[in-house]
Amino acid sequence: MTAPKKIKDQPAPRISVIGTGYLGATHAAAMAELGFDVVGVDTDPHKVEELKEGRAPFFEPGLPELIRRNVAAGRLSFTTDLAEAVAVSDVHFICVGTPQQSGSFAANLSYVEGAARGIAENLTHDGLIVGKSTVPVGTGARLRAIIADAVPSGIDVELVWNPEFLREGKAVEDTLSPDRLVFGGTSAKSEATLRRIYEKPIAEGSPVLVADLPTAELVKVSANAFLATKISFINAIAEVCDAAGADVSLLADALGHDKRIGRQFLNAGLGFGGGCLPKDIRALMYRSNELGAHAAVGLLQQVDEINMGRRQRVIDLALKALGGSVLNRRIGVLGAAFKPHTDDVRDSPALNVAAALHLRGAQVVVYDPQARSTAQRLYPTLGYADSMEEALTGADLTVVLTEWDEFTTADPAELRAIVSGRSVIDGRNCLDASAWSRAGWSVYAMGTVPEVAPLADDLAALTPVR
Ligand SMILES: NC(=O)C1=CN([C@@H]2O[C@H](COP(=O)(O)OP(=O)(O)OC[C@H]3O[C@@H](n4cnc5c(N)ncnc54)[C@H](O)[C@@H]3O)[C@@H](O)[C@H]2O)C=CC1
Ligand SMILES: O=C(O)[C@H]1O[C@H](OP(=O)(O)OP(=O)(O)OC[C@H]2O[C@@H](n3ccc(=O)[nH]c3=O)[C@H](O)[C@@H]2O)[C@H](O)[C@@H](O)[C@@H]1O
Repeated sequence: MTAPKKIKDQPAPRISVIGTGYLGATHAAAMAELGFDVVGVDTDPHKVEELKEGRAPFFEPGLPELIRRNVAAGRLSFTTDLAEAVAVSDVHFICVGTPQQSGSFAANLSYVEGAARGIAENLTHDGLIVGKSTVPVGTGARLRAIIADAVPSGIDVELVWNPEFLREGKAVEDTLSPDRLVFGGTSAKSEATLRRIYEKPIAEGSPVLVADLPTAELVKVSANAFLATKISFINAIAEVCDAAGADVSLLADALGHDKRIGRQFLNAGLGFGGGCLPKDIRALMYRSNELGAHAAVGLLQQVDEINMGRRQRVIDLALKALGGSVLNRRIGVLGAAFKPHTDDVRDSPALNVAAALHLRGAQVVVYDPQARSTAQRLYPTLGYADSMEEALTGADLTVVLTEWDEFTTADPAELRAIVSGRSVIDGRNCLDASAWSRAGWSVYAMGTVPEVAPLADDLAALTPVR
């Protein structure tokens, strides 16, 4: 009997990455950085052209350098031709989008199904298909059936799931040094292949968890649901802080010192947005309902509702700061991206609030250090500025909605000189409120500056009589 090959002795698999958006472009570049030959495939020819020329089609710190280096080294290429990419690869990562369906909370799985079918149909030799996109539990089993139907006879192919946990803004380091790697539904052979691919991060300490297919799918959406729940929890408490005259930031610091709780994801404010957390909790809600798991449905509904309520809270504060109406008032909005260090405006709370203020008749001028063009594509009717100063000149109200360093370190005394009204809404609790107050600003925050006197009578009514 021959001894099983050690990981090091196995030939390096050639890799294709299907879908080169925020996840796939990063994954392709990172796999090339690990030393593999990688070809990225996308149906969008503009994206492919940019990538071929060594440019990232979106803003992600560290990614352009990684792409340029690996394209120049000849390890990384891009194409729109799926068949060509599949023919020269052994392992095929599915990284296409799974957006929310229009008119439903369910995930749109048509891209994932199309990619799986396309890979299978074009296989010219045995291969491994690895799902990385975020999918509802049960998707892998359906894809296995689609692949079995489409694969040419005599070709051996396996489908496994290896969900991705990267954060935008930190995508490169999260991919090269993941907190954990989850391998779902693997055989001994495919597990060995994945261990070969991730050999370096594993050697550097990233733990591997080998799971069945449904568990691997569910780990991913559960992680996002937990993060979303943590944010909505602190935002619910922020509302209590507002009513009781307490300070949610200090409260979060105190909670965070408890190692069982931790300080991360306890920043109260405008709530979560982006291309993932909102659609993933809704898809999990939908799937849980299909499965009859009603406790999860109820929990996630509350998380979503609390989150969306935060956007309304900022609009209410704007109305309050401007005396009941925003009509014809000039509002300088600082921030459009769903969080700092990205140009992603998918389901951005910041843009959503800016658009709502515009709809109420305000003259809104938005400034974001990176997201101007992505924001302008989505909301062309808003006003846009090229600098913070331009956005705030003559503003009746300043609203900070994304906590870019440029805003948190701005000098409130200098800004005071250019605005018309000295009121600022700190939608992310990211400003030094006392410095801004000292500089003459009225600061409205999200659970840190009491807006109303403590509701002593109402609270007394809720307190059980002993
Ligand atoms: N953006 C992120 O930070 C993370 C995203 N994810 C998950 O990864 C998946 C992709 O997300 P993003 O990269 O953000 O989406 P994206 O929309 O930026 O990228 C998806 C790409 O797939 C391409 N595409 C669609 N169908 C295709 C096909 N048949 N062949 C080739 N290309 C095709 C699209 O043109 C697009 O460029 C989603 O399931 C998401 O939930 C998971 C972890 C992190
Ligand atoms: O599935 C995904 O795509 C990814 O979704 C999130 O990553 P990302 O969307 O890049 O952004 P986060 O850093 O999680 O922030 C999400 C939102 O929550 C908000 N947030 C975050 C933290 C906090 O304390 N408070 C808060 O409101 C942010 O402003 C942002 O709008 C997860 O953190 C990643 O692990 C996951 O891989």
